[in-house]
Amino acid sequence: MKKYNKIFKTSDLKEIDRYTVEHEPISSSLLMKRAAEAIACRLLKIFPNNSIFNIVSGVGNNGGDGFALAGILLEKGYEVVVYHVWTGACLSADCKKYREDYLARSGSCVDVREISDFDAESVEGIWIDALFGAGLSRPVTGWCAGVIDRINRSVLPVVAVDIPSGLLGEDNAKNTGSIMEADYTLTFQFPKLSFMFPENYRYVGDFEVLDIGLHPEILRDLFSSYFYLTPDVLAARLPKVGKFTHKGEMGHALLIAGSYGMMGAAILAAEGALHSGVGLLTLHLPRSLKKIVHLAVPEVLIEEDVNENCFSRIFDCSKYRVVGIGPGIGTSTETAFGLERLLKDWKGRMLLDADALNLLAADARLLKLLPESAVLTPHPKEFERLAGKSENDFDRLNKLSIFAEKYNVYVVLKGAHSVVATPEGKCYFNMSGNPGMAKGGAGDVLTGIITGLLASGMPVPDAVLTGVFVHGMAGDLAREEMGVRGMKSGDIIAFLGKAWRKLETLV
Ligand SMILES: NC(=O)C1=CN([C@@H]2O[C@H](COP(=O)(O)OP(=O)(O)OC[C@H]3O[C@@H](n4cnc5c(N)ncnc54)[C@H](O)[C@@H]3O)[C@@H](O)[C@H]2O)[C@@H](O)CC1
Ligand SMILES: Nc1ncnc2c1ncn2[C@@H]1O[C@H](COP(=O)(O)OP(=O)(O)O)[C@@H](O)[C@H]1O
Ligand SMILES: [K+]
Repeated sequence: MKKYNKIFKTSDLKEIDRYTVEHEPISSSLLMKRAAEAIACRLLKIFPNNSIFNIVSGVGNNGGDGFALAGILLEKGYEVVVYHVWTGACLSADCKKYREDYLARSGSCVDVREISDFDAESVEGIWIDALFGAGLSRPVTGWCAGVIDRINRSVLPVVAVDIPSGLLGEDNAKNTGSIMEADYTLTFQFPKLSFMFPENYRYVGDFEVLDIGLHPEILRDLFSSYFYLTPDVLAARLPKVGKFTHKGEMGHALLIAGSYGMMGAAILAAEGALHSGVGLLTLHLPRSLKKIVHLAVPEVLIEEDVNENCFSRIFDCSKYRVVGIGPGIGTSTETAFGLERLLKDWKGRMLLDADALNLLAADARLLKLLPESAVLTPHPKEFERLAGKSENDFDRLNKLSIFAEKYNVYVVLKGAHSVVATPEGKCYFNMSGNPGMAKGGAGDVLTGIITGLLASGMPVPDAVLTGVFVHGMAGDLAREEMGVRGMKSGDIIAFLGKAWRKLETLV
C-alpha cells in the first residue's frame, strides 16, 4: 500500500542528505547541482520573460544552491549578479566549489561584508533568496537582517530557495528576527511545516515542492508525525468498486442537517454525499421543511423529525452505516437534547460538523459520549470553542493533536491547508483547494463528501483524507473555469464528478 508523504523537520535534512550521498552513486555537490537545476527549470517557467537574476547567497549550502543556480543561468545566457553575503567566515565545501566555478566563468559577484556593501535600490529583474536555508538555527539579527529588510522594501519579485531566509522550519511564532517576504518559495523534496500556517503566508508566498531525488529508503524510514496529501497516494488507496456491487454495499448514510432558514446547508451536504459514492442517503429533516429538499435533491430518502423547524430526535439508527450531523441544524435546546440522545444511542461511524460542534463545545459532557473514531470537522473558530484559544498557529496544531488523541477522534481543522489530526497523534496537511472555496457552504459540501465515503466502507482515515483532498480538487477545477471570485460552493459539487474522474485515472 502506498504510504503518505512525510513532512520532516528541517533539522532532519542533514541526515537525509548524508544517507542519500552514502547510498546513491551521487556526491553532495552533484546533489546540489540537481537541486539547482530543478530550481532553474521552475524559475524559467514562472518568469519566462525575466532576463536579470539577482541572487543573494549565504555561506552555507543554501548559498551553494544560489551559486550553482547562478552558474546554470549564466550558461543559459541570462544576466546574473550574485550578492555574496558573508554571514559567517567559513564557506561550506559545496558553496566554495560553486562560487569558484561561477567566478572562473567570470560570473558577476558583489561581496557583501557589511550592510553598506549592499545596494538593493538600483537593482532590476528578480531576487533569488539563497541566504539561509534549512540550517538556520536562530532568528536573523544584526547587519544580515538589514540585507533581508532592504530586499523586503524592494518592489521586485522574490523567489526563495528551499525556505525564505530567516523563517524557522517548524515553530516560527516567536521569531523576532528579520524574515524574507518571498512571493514564491521553491522547496526541496517536502514542504516545511511552517509553510502550512496562515501566519507565515506573508513570508512563504505560493510554494512548490521540487523532487530532487533524495533516497526513498531514508524518506520511508525516518520518523515523522506530519504528512502531506498528494493525489498519487490517495488514488492508489482508493478501493475498487466491483462489477457486481449493489447499493447496499456502497452503504446507507443518514445526514441530519438543516433547520428553518438554513435548508441550503442540508442540500449542499446531501449533494456532496450523493456525488461521493454513497449507496443510499437518508436526510433527516424538520417536518415543515422536507418539501424544499425533496424537490432539490430527488435522490434522497427523507425521514421527518417530530419538530416542525429543527432537529430534535432520532428514534432508530440501526440501518445506517454512518451518521453525519451538523450543517445548519442550529443550536436550539430541542436540538441539543436530540444530539445528546443520539450520542448516547449511537456508537457507530459518525461525523460532526458546524452546529453539532458548537453544541459539543457548549456542553463538555457530550465530548465524552463521542463514539470511537468519530470525525469532527471544525473551522478555526469552532475549534477554538471546543479546545480554547490558541496563542498562534503552531500552538493550535499542538492543541489539535492533543484533542484528537484525548477524545480518540479524527479532527479536520479546515482552512487553506486543512489538517487532519488522528487519534494516534499524526497530522496530515491538505494540498488541494484555493481561496475560491472561502465561501459559505463549502464546509457543508465537505461534510457530505466524507459522510458518503464513510458509508461506502472505506477505512475511516482514508475516507477523511480522501474526502478532504477531493473537495479541494473539485474546488481547483471550479476555479479553472470560473475563477476565485466567480465560483460558489455549489460549483464544488458541480466539479466533484470531474475530480473523482481525475483521481480515479491516476490509479
Ligand atoms: N538534502 C537536501 O535537502 C539538500 C539541501 N540543500 C541546501 O542546503 C540547505 C541547508 O544548508 P546548510 O545546512 O548549510 O544551512 P544554511 O545554508 O541555511 O546555512 C547555515 C549557516 O548559517 C549559520 N546560521 C544559522 N543561523 C544563523 C543566523 N541566524 N545568523 C547567522 N548565521 C546563521 C549556520 O551556523 C551555518 O553556518 C538547504 O536549505 C538547501 O538549500 C541543497 O544543496 C540540496 C540538497
Ligand atoms: N483559502 C482557502 N483555500 C483552500 N480551501 C479553503 C480556503 N478557505 C476555505 N477553504 C475550504 O472551504 C471549506 C470552508 O468550510 P467552512 O468554514 O466550514 O464553511 P461553511 O461553514 O460556510 O460551509 C473548508 O473545507 C476549507 O478548507
Ligand atoms: K533561502
